[in-house]
Amino acid sequence: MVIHVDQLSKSFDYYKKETGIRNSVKNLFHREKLTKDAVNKVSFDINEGEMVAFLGPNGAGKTTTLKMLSGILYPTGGSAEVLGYTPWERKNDFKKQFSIVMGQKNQLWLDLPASDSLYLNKCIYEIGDQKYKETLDELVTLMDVKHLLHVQVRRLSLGERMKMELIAALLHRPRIIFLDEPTIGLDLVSQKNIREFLKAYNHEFRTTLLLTSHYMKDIEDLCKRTIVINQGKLVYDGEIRKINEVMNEKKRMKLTFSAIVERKDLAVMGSIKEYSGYDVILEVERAKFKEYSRMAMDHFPVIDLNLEDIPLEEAIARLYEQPEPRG
Ligand SMILES: Nc1ncnc2c1ncn2[C@@H]1O[C@H](COP(=O)(O)OP(=O)(O)OP(=O)(O)O)[C@@H](O)[C@H]1O
Repeated sequence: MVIHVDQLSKSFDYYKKETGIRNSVKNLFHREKLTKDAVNKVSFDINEGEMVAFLGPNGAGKTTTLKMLSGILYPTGGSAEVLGYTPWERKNDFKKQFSIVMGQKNQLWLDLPASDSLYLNKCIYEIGDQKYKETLDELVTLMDVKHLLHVQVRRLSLGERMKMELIAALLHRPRIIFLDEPTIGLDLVSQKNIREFLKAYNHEFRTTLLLTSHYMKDIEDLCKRTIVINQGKLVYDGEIRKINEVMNEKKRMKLTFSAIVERKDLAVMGSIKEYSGYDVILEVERAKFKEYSRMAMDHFPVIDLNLEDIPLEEAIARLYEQPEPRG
């Protein structure tokens, strides 16, 4: 096991600020202190080589958790062990074994070519000359950015810049990479490139990856397992493809008819998600599916019938509404 998290919590204190001059003056003398439980007693374990998606709606506590696991923030409760270290003790040996990449933040200097920032990382991480040359060469070839090493970072496209950011994060061969929205703002082709790279990299080096993303494709493509948090609490930890089984009350029935069927005649079977007269998508109780398929075949001019899971995105959105853990 490379990551062990036990009842990890982080609260932020902040002061209520009211608008208007009167209230601003009042705030000078009396400020109401409020507490936000950003992460609330979260526990999970991650094994070496796993690629785990860390999901949750905006403000769920994902970034705060990643920041604690990489030692940027101190927790207010609980404990965590990453590669056998307590992250917030920030031991040098620990810092040399992980990386954090935030899609919204640059670690490269915008006014310098990437090669300069990469060389700086070489010095910080005390990478030997030969090792640096080999690793850099391998990474720029894998990412196909060798020709861009000497271009000022500011002049690179967002996708090219993210590739360089990843190279900077991987130069010291970390055993764990925390990726916070690595594909944010990238076009579909660049997103795919980054995903393919991460997949190949994980396969080759068994690097553990903990990834947050709002793009479902990233999650489905890269990770078997997902941890979902909502309002700071863990609500699901398990296989992505099992989310539907866990939320298994409903399935989708897609019907195509040879003649128009009235809405009201279909509504008895379940809720209508899409309707055009000839085509309909119904959400039906999983337990009743067989009965309703027979009923549809007997009573309507059915020319095609398909059963589908609820789309992953929707299943996850429903998980976000769950107050209690599932899975
Ligand atoms: N320094 C801080 N002071 C006060 N509140 C904070 C601070 N940092 C984060 N929070 C609050 O903690 C909660 C969790 O924030 P966090 O950034 O971890 O969410 P997230 O899951 O990463 O969200 P997103 O998907 O929007 O990036 C939010 O309500 C946020 O406003």
